[in-house]
Amino acid sequence: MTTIHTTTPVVVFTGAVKEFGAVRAVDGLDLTIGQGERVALLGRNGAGKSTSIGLLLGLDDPTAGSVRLCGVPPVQAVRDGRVGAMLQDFKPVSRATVRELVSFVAGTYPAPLPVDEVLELAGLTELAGRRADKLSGGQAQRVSFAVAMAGDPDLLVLDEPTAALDVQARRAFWASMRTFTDRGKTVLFSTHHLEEADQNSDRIVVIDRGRLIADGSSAEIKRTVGVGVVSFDLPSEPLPSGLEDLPGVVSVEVAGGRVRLRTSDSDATVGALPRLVTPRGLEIAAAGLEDAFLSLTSHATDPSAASSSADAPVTSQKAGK
Ligand SMILES: Nc1ncnc2c1ncn2[C@@H]1O[C@H](COP(=O)(O)OP(=O)(O)OP(=O)(O)O)[C@@H](O)[C@H]1O
Repeated sequence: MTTIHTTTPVVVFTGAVKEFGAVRAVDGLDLTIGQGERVALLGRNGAGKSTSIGLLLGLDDPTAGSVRLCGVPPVQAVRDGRVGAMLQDFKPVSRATVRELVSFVAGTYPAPLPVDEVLELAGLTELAGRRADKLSGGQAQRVSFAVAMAGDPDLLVLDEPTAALDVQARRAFWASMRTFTDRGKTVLFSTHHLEEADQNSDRIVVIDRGRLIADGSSAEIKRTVGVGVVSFDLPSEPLPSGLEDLPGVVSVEVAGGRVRLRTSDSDATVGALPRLVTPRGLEIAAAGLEDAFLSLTSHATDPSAASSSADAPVTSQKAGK
């Protein structure tokens, strides 16, 4: 097996590009992840998350740039059993039981975890004798997690791991993941559930159009995009223009009968608001990760669209923010 120096980063993307014909799914990605980090990968649909994960697992080669895993090409790291993956399209095909499947997978790794331990970590002890291809979506997702952990990898890569899980199963999943990663494991997971990213990672990486656009702790990312949200009831008269130009305002959103102004200076925004509108039901709140994410990934749209509908969420944003 390859000897790895402990200071070698677990993941290194260097100017990685992946093109599918005319589509540039990953566009010059630079990203380094060290041992023991728990990293959430965020991005809108089509941002390039799964493609980046595919490059990381050696499922695809980059069109340009390079990807290294534990200091070696991904294919080699996967062969050495250093990485376990839970991908979106996992489907157990054989007639094997859950235990047989996990035992089989564990047997292909040089230093696997004991099968009973894997089954317990994944919450599968009760289902060990059931056929793996006859499980519910949420149960199959747990089998996929067990398969990812079976080889006791240094790095776990999870592509939207909780997509098929209900609220309880999701909580149980993250508790299991923490038990596993508390042993010093590195984990990279993609998700659309921002609160999961907030609670289960110590670093958040946001990609957009195949490029890294933010990288830091949840608190750091919230800080970079403004500190607050000023909201008020959508007035019955047409919304005045110029809300985007009030002091501090980063973006304007109209949804569910409320107008939400993301702002870098709540006091200045509230002070100036009466110039344009008499706000009813005024609230001032700290920006959450969702606000930060929307600010980072909403591309500039026609600001006049902000007043067009109270039902569909509409976001306008100052250019260059
Ligand atoms: N095999 C492929 N052939 C052609 N285009 C592809 C292929 N795989 C991905 N793409 C395109 O690359 C872009 C990035 O896709 P990717 O699946 O990486 O995004 P994602 O961030 O994982 O999205 P989602 O959150 O919807 O899963 C999209 O425009 C997608 O249509």
